[in-house]
Amino acid sequence: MSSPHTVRWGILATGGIAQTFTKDLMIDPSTRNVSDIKHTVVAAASSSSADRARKFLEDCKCPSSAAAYGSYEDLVADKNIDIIYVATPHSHHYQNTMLCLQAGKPVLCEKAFTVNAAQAQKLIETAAAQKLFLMEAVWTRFFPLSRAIRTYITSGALGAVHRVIADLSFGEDVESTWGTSHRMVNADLAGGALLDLGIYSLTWCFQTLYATVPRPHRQPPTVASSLSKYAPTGADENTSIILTFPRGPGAPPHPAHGIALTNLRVATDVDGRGTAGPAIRIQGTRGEIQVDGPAYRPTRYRIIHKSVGRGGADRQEGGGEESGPEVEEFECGIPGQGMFWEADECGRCLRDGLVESEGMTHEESLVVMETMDQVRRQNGLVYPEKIETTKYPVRL
Ligand SMILES: NC(=O)C1=CN([C@@H]2O[C@H](COP(=O)(O)OP(=O)(O)OC[C@H]3O[C@@H](n4cnc5c(N)ncnc54)[C@H](OP(=O)(O)O)[C@@H]3O)[C@@H](O)[C@H]2O)C=CC1
Ligand SMILES: O=C1OC[C@@H](O)[C@H](O)[C@H]1O
Repeated sequence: MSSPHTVRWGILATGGIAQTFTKDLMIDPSTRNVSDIKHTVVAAASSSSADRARKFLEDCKCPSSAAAYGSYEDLVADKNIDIIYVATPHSHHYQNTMLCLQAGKPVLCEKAFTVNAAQAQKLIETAAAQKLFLMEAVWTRFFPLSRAIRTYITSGALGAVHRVIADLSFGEDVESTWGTSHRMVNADLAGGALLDLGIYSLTWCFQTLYATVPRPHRQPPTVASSLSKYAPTGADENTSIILTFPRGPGAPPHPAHGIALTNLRVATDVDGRGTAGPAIRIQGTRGEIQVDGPAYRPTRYRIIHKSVGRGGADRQEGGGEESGPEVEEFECGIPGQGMFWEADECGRCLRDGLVESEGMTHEESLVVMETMDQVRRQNGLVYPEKIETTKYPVRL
C-alpha cells in the first residue's frame, strides 16, 4: 500500500470555527477509516497578534514546529503551506481569499463563500487563472451520510423527488444572545440568518435536487422568498425560500420544489430532543428520507418506504403484501466534529492536481450565492458597500 499524501495546512484566523476545524485536522485519520490522506498544520495567523496565533496552535495541539504569524500577509508568504483555511466572518472572505490566491495558495474558505455572487465569480476566475484549488467549506456535503443520501437518490430508489423541506433555525432571544455586534447579526460582518444558517437549508435542497442531476443538465432554480429583518442591525432574522428546480433532458420530467427555512427566534428542534421531528424531509414517489438535525451536522436519518398496502394511490383494500421493512434507520457516528471529511477531500484534490472538488463545484457555489443574492434583492437586504464590493484590496 502506498504511503498517505500529507497536506500541510495554514490557518487564517483563530476564532471559534478555526479551532474546531484545526482540532479535527489533528485527529488520526484511521479513526474514520481513511488511510490515503494525512493532515498537519504548519502555520496559523491571527490579525491581532502572533501571540494569539501561538496560543491557538498550542490549544489545538498542533506540531511545535508550526509558525505563528501576527498578520495574514505573513501567513500567505509561508512557502511550507499547501493550502490555507480561511475562517474569518463572511464580510472578510473575499478579501482574505483573494490575498491567498494572489500569493499562489490554494484555499478552503468557510461558508458563506462570499457576500455576493459577483465576489464568488471573481475568486473563481482568479483561482482558474492561477490554476489553484479553491473550495467553499460546506463541510456537511462531505459527510458519509450526505454521500449515502445522494447515492440513494441517484439510484432511483426514492422514485422521483418532488419536494425537499429543510430547516435550520435556532430559537434564541436574539437581543440578549447576540446584541448588535456579534457576527450572527452584525451587518458590517454580513451577518444574518440567511448567510449563516440558511445556507445549510439551501445546501440540503441543492445537494438533493441539483447535485443529483448529471452535471450538463443542471439548471438553477427560480426563487421566491420572504425575509424579516432584525431591527437593531437590519440583518435578516427570519427567511423562507421556495425554490423551483426546472426539469428537462437528463433530469426528471417534473419540476421539484425545495423549501429552505431559517429563523433565529424559533427552533427546528424546540426541546433539544428531536420531538419536533426531522430537520430535513426529502420526498419522492417511492418514499421519504428524513434527516434529523442539526442540518449542518446530522448523524441520523431514516428511509420510509412507501409500501404496497400503505398510503396514497398504492393503498389496497384489506391491505396488501409488504416487501421489506417499512422504515430503515441509519445512525452515523462522527469521531470528532466531522470537519475532517472536507479536509480529506481537499487533500485528495491537491494530490490529484484538481482545481475544484466534484463534491462542491465552483458552479454550484456560484448558483447558491446567486440564489441568496435573489433572496436579498427580493427583500431589500443590502450590506455596506465596502463588503459588497469586488474591489481588491480593500481594508476592512
Ligand atoms: N462550518 C461550520 O460549522 C461553521 C462555520 N462558521 C463560519 O466560519 C466563519 C467564522 O465564524 P466563527 O469562527 O464562529 O467566528 P469568530 O468570531 O469566532 O472568529 C472569527 C475570526 O476572524 C478573525 N477576524 C478578522 N477580522 C475580524 C473582524 N473584523 N471581526 C471579527 N473577526 C475577525 C478573528 O481572528 P484573528 O483575530 O485571529 O485574526 C476572529 O477570531 C464564518 O464564515 C462562519 O459562517 C462558523 C461556525 C461554524
Ligand atoms: O456554520 C455554522 O454552523 C453552526 C452554527 O452554530 C454556526 O452559527 C454557523 O456559522
